[in-house]
Amino acid sequence: MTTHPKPTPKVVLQVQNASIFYGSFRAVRDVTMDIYANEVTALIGPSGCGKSTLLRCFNRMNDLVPGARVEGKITYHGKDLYAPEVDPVEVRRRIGMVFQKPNPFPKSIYDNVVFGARVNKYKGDLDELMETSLRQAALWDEVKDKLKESGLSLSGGQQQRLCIARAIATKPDVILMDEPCSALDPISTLKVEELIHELKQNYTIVIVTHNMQQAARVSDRTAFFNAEATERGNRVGYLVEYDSTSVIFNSPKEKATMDYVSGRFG
Ligand SMILES: Nc1ncnc2c1ncn2[C@@H]1O[C@H](COP(=O)(O)OP(=O)(O)OP(=O)(O)O)[C@@H](O)[C@H]1O
Repeated sequence: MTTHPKPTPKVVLQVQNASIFYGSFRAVRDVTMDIYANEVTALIGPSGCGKSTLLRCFNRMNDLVPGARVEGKITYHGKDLYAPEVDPVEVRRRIGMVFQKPNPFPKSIYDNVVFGARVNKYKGDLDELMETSLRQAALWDEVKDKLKESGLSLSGGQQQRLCIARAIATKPDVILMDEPCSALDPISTLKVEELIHELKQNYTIVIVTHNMQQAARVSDRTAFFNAEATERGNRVGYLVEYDSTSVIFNSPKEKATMDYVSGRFG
């Protein structure tokens, strides 16, 4: 019998020895990890260990925080994400982001979805882009008859899917999600989780979550971060263990990982 080993997935983002600072404060130290194409990668760990900080570095969102900087290297499809010639606006188009609290603009559902396309002077058919994005975000059926209504008139769960549609409409290849379900009820959460599962066919997804069951349900790989006190009395985040989600949850190598995923701390 011949066996067909699974092909190694393509690396989209590569983090090499990255430390992330806010001014002189080192928030995260020495992270090395690869993010693979068409997978969901979950970042988990106790509050303050730097999950959001690292996530925001993946699309240079942290550039917007005065004093924030990255040491080490983060590459995107093999290119240095922080090279001087790289345009952070283009980076954020390719690597979209969905935030903790749904943040639709006070505009119609239609205008929310095509917002980025309009800014970028998109030459294609806006109606088509809008419909495809809403369909991919599993929202089309619920909103197709009220596209002119405000995005703010939707439920929290629908608003979050609208924000996902808005991210998709800029045609990214990576979508970063920072606790996308933390403001949602369980049913809306389930819908967004199902959506994440669908989306990984076309996109690479990195999600920060506090919800361990969610990480176990939606992700292919999980990175567990922790924070430790430094001599200066600060706490610095670091990557404890990164592996397939089943290993992290069932047979992690590190005791701290086991303690965390089994709810013994954090
Ligand atoms: N804009 C900022 N300016 C200065 N320090 C910051 C900023 N954002 C985060 N930090 C600090 O960086 C460290 C990591 O914070 P971060 O929010 O990335 O952690 P986290 O693991 O995502 O936490 P949580 O789970 O609570 O969201 C913390 O010490 C935090 O105070």
